[in-house]
Amino acid sequence: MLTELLTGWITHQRWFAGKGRPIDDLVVDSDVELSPRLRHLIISVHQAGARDRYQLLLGSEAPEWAHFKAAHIGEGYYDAAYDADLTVALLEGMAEGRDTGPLRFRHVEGVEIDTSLRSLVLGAEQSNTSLVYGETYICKLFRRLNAGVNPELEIVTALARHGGRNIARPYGWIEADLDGEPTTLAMTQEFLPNSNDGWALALASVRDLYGSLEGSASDAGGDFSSEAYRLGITTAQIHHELAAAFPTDTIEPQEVKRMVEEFRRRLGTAVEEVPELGEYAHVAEEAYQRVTDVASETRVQRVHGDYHLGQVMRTTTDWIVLDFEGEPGQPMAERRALASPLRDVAGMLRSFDYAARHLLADHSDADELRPRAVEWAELNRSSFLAGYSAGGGHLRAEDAVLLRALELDKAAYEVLYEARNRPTWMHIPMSAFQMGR
Ligand SMILES: Nc1ncnc2c1ncn2[C@@H]1O[C@H](COP(=O)(O)OP(=O)(O)O)[C@@H](O)[C@H]1O
Ligand SMILES: O=P(O)(O)O[C@H]1O[C@H](CO)[C@@H](O[C@H]2O[C@H](CO)[C@@H](O)[C@H](O)[C@H]2O)[C@H](O)[C@H]1O
Repeated sequence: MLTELLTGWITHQRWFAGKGRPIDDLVVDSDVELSPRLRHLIISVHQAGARDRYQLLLGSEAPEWAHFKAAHIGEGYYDAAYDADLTVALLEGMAEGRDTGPLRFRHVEGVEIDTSLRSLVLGAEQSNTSLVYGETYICKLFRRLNAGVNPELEIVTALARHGGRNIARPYGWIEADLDGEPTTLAMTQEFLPNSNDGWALALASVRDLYGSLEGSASDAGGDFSSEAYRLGITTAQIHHELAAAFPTDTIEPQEVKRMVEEFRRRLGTAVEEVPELGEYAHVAEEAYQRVTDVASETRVQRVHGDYHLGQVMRTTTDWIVLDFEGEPGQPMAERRALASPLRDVAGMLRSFDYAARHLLADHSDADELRPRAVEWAELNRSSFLAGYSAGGGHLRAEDAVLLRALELDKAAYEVLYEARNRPTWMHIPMSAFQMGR
């Protein structure tokens, strides 16, 4: 039966959020034929009393090549995201602004979509699945569905309307109603050819530094600090554009304290799931208490929400910011809520730590290299902050207290993320607490 096949297959998918917990039931909520061998499915996965919804493109009569692990579902069914002959239906639907059953395909006003292009699944490790059509479009299928307009679509279309330069141009989207709310299922944007994501560039720099045991981080051939500085400037620009395109507000100290309560809740969840974090929880607790002690009026606005080096692309001329959808797994309302822009600054600071420490794990000279990792991270963290200020980002001396708390809150999120997705990376966010930074 199809539901049994899907149950076996889904647990092995990178984007499946319920790993490690048994599936109690899997139900097909919606099944729409898009073309003769292609169906669009929305499924509910029930685990331990909770339900998560996912979407997939289901191909039938699997061609010979579709037997590799990610695509193969069984009995002739396969993940049709990998089949360029079938995925053209998505572009055609968006180009025509078609309605197919409950699915609504739409394009941004005034754009023409070229339907002659063929897709390839992007190989990156992702929470979603992206199809690259030619070198022109990238269509992201949001895998785990949360009712509501995806902040990514909302933000990118708003910034494009306001003339934003640091985003990939939006072309179209697919939506359907979920729990009575219009919900984004997929989004098509400009593909940025000849570009590299910040994570790949940062790792190249770290590798270069580790390759030579002499000299300092700023002397290494792969010095990244000027890029970190430019990224800081771009981040400040994006924050200005977000503040211009959406409402902003100032929150009272009382609300800042409520925000700290949220940090404490997340830390509690992380400790419950990863008990070894408990030993260091006091480090975060002290940082959170300091925010409460000095709580003052704080500016809030729409932010990126899950800002890290994998979300920024270096083209030949600029840094472009991607993936404004917030932290996967959080409810939409939370992801769209106004927040301190320092949340994004903290996310990127964490990412410099990630890049510096990632290559240490299996390195035979790890002990010798660890101080260099710290030096690399410090250099790039401070260059990023300097760029952020130079670009007009609001950063006052007293913001250091909130920034540190936001970093530890992000690290708590990362502990949970790694426990669920990449346990061998756990040491990276754990070190944020162990170092006391
Ligand atoms: N517009 C684009 N042009 C080129 N590459 C892109 C584009 N959007 C995403 N990518 C590539 O896909 C990766 C993951 O994209 P992202 O939007 O962060 O997906 P996810 O939400 O699944 O993490 C990026 O790090 C980048 O390598
Ligand atoms: O990009 P996504 O929206 O899928 O974000 C999730 O996955 C990220 C990892 O792919 C994760 O980011 C963490 O790992 C990154 C390196 O792979 C690092 O640069 C980030 O700083 C770190 O947080 C992200 O947290 C998660 O939401």
